[in-house]
Amino acid sequence: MTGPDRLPVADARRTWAWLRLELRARWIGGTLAALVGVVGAAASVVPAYALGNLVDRVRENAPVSAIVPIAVVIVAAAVVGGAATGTATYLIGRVCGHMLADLRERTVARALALPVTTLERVGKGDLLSRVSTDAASIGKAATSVVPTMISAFLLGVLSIAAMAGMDWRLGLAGAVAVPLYVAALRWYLPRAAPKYAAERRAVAGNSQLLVENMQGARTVHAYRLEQRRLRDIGDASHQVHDISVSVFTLFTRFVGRVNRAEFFGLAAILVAGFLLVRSGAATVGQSAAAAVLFHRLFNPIGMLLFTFDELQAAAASLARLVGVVDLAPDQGDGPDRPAGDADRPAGGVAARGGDAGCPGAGASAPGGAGLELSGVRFGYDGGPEVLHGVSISLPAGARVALVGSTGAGKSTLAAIAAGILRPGSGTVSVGGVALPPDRLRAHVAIITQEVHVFAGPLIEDLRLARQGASPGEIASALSAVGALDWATALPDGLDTVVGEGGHELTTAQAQQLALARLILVDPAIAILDEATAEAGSLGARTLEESAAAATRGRTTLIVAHRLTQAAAADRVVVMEHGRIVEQGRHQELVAAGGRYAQLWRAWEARTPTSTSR
Ligand SMILES: Nc1ncnc2c1ncn2[C@@H]1O[C@H](COP(=O)(O)OP(=O)(O)OP(=O)(O)O)[C@@H](O)[C@H]1O
Repeated sequence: MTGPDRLPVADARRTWAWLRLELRARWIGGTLAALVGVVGAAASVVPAYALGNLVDRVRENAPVSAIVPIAVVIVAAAVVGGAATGTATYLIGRVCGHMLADLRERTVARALALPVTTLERVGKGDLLSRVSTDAASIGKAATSVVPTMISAFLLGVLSIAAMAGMDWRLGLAGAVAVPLYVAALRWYLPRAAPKYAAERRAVAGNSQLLVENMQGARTVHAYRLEQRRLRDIGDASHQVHDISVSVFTLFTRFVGRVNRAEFFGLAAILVAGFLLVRSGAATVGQSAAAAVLFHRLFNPIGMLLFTFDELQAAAASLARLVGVVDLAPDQGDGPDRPAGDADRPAGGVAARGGDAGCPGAGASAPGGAGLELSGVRFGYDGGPEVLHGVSISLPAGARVALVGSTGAGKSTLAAIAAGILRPGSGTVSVGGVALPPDRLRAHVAIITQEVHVFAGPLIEDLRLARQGASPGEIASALSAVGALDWATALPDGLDTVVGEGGHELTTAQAQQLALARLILVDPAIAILDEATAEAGSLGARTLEESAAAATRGRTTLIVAHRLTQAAAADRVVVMEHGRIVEQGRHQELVAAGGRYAQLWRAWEARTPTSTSR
């Protein structure tokens, strides 16, 4: 279904199955659109009929007044046809638009729930291009290409049926063109796709070259590279030109084949009409009507053929979106939340020690706030194992610091404890009940170093943690972590727009915001992964105080890079190479003279003032 470094793409069968299911779910809208479309197409056929009738009346020397009812019919058919075709286009667009909106929502929801390691493996570019470029391509097809094609298709079928209704041989003559149209399309499509792709690549390459040279203009001048770079740009532009000309040539040849099909179809109708009139099997008016009906199809069939490649592109995009939607929740090596969201438990508020607000809470609801990891093993993405059967127990309300060298496995263990990664084997229990990652996240909140500030008013960022939190609750959370002063001093106070494109917060402020969110979420268990490591030493001390306030009364696991945090913890767990090598109280471990004592001495030597704590 997919390469190792890409999200899956659904195959054609699965994509069709999805489409059928969606259409079935919207069968009322779809049927209505089809019925109105048939009325529109039928009304478009009527004027040709009426014209044929007129020809026969003229040949019968009918009085001039005979034209009146025919004119009335033509005008009425034009009005009904126009209204029905417009309505059908709207209805088809609406059904397709709703299907697309639904698909886009589900893709984004699924994408947000993708395992962190999957996202890291495939890169965000693949995902972004699916929810943006692919969705746009389907959107265009859904609102303009598909309605046009359906109208053209209905008109084609009804016109041939109308010809056959006059005389089956006229219908057959008109149908002569169908295999020629199909042959033209089958000739064109496989040749066009690689040419369009090459054109897009060449245009992108040329733009890249232009941008590079403009950005690097100084270097180009400094090394007197102007002539060489101009030559390169000239070559790239020639390449684009050559490919564009070849694309246009191909298209012109395709148009020639379409014209040939039209010629043979029309010629067949005229010849058949001539013979039928001569033998008395059809009237001149009927033959003329058949020719007009066929000619009337030139435009719609042209549209149908010329937009076919857009439909193909949209189908390819649809397969890419369905591929994401189809991902099972637990597919990949961990569940359901992107790294940027890691500072917020899924599902919002989890009541302390219980499952309130946790969908799926049931008979096995944990009976306390103790956290226990037992025999946890883990390796990233089929790579070597980085945790080798780690067991660690945090009694309810305990404050445990995890320390160790870079790469020891601390962050990995923290992510497993928080339900962000699924252990390869072993269990994570809360209150004595082993929980799967999705249920674990209702009890455990983690703050990582990469705190994401959501774009929008600051107060709304905080309300993401607790929907409907009152201004008082928000102010109190901010105050607890020491952020109220700077937050209220922002240009618009708590309504100041922060995040991308808004007021930029410092790293420490963003960390405090995450800690305030933690208070609002009020989880039983909190995990801080380097939450205070980023800031300078003064800021770090303030953040440590904020973190202590936010985690007060909670079972807390701190991945501690600043060993002052370890010194203040109830217990210190030392990890090396994916194993726990030591654990105990700070003083005991320092006295024992083992790995922790080494780390502590190194820390003291680096930051002598910090030992005062
Ligand atoms: N996303 C990843 N993909 C593959 N390997 C990873 C990934 N993240 C971490 N690792 C590897 O897993 C091992 C443990 O890393 P981890 O980040 O858990 O250690 P750490 O003790 O938290 O280190 P640090 O203190 O530097 O954050 C390391 O060998 C690391 O290279």
